[in-house]
Amino acid sequence: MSRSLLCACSSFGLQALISGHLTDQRAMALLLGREFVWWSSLASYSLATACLALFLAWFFKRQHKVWLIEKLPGPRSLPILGNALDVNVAPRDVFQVVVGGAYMWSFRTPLFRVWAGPFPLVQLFNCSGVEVLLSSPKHLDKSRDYSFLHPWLGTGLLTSTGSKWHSRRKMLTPAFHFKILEDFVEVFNSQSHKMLDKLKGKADGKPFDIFPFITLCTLDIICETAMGININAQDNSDSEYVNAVYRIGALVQYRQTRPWIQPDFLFKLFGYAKLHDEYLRVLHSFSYSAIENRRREYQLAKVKAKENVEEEVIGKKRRLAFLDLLLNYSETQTSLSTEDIREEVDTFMFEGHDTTAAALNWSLYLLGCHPEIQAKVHEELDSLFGDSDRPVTMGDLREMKYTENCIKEALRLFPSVPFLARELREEAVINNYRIPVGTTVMVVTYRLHRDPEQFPEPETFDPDRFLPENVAKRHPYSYVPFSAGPRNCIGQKFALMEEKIVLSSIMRHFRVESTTRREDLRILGELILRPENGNMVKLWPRSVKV
Ligand code: HEM
Repeated sequence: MSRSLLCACSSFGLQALISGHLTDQRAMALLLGREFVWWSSLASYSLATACLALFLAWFFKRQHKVWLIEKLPGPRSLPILGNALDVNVAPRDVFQVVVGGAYMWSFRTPLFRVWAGPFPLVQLFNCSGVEVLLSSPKHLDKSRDYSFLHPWLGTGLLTSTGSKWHSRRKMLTPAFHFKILEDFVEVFNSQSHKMLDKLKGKADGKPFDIFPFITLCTLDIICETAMGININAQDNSDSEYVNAVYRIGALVQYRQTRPWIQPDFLFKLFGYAKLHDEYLRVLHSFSYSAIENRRREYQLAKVKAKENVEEEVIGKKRRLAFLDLLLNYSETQTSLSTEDIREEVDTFMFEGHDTTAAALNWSLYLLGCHPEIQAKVHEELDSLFGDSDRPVTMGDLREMKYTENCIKEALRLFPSVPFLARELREEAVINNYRIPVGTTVMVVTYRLHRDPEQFPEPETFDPDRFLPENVAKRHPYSYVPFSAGPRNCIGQKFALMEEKIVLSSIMRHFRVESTTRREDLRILGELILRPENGNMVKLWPRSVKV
């Protein structure tokens, strides 16, 4: 019944009751109708007032944030679009634009802000500002970019926040203990050996792209160490699983740089979600079956240990994988479900192979550009191994000081993770600027590592920058390829061991020359920093002189 009709009815009800024309019951019904109108109008007004109050509260809060953000130096921006038009370039050029912007502003200011549409984003590239952000236990939440990884990695260690992250980090830290990593040396050696066999067929001085050889090797390594499975990616690069790992990584990166496919419904509408779901099906079913197999082996090993039988599974000594540690936890802590384990295994698969592959490629690239530095690496390796073909030991790793400095210097010039970002849950004061809650703060590692005050002649490849006496002179947050503070890379020791073994294996056998000059290099920087056209090199066996 419309409101005017109800009003008319109820006033007619009152008059009728007074004049006695209607029965009591009918008159009461009309009076109730009037009350209903009164209450419903009151409710509508209250609701409208509450909405207005909420809107005003939101608006003033937002205006306050905008006011704070606008106090930071930065380019002019448009309403709603912000600075979106400034980065409206081909995806392959986004890295150049971001780093170019950081360079331009770094001559005037330690940080600057842009508007990514309606979202404020602060870029940071000086050591003291980076220290404030990364060392604080308050700023641990990842930015929204990481949410595109959720369907694959769930909220594992890399993507989780708050108490979940805390408890996972505490639980997983022992998995990277020196004693456990020591066991992986054998895997690093055997997979490097396999890669050498493949490279021998390429060592004829003709240019080829070494990037895929290295990536498949690091993929084999992470599968074996994380899940205890040898997937033989180096022999079987066409496997469904290997393809899915690559394709989903590429699709996530693609989505990150294209705002129009970021909302789920548009991702679906443009047909990407179907592909994405297919990769997810392959990846998750692989991880779940690895967990089930390993669980069975784990139970078997426990029974054998109880019976005091030598720890033999499938004919060889059982090496522990990260997955075993998680299975062990799941027995003692009911809070760790199979899905939780899957999240962590997938996280290691994602974080643990592309990053190391990129770092190894950049090290090789730079050694291939600098024969004089390469000669020093050869010298160090010859002094340790001579002509022998023996595997690398933990003792050798400690002695490979110059090779390690080359890897560190390569990670300075070409950090595998060129940017990392946090979303502020609390206001922060960085370089005397107040940065409000909700802002994304991005560390531009690529630019930070080129601060001429910390690294004179920053573009020069000089491994001696990592001699202890030189490191001591620098700010501790001037070099953060593995991030820093409580949310740093849990796998950094693992990564450095792996890099030293794979790189030394190559350098013990070959001489390398890079065919792309530094000035001609095109860099792609999305999730991982890589050369756009692969890593083109020429290889020769060391015995052949040219
Ligand atoms: C050269 C190789 C590597 C580089 C340069 C690297 C770099 C990084 C960086 C910069 C972060 C911080 C990311 C952020 O804050 O957004 C990170 C986090 C992480 N890395 Fe690595 N990483 C490497 C290898 C590895 C390996 C081999 C593993 C595992 C076996 C690994 C596992 C992780 C995990 C789980 C996190 C998340 C830690 C947390 O949030 O608590 N990384 N890595």
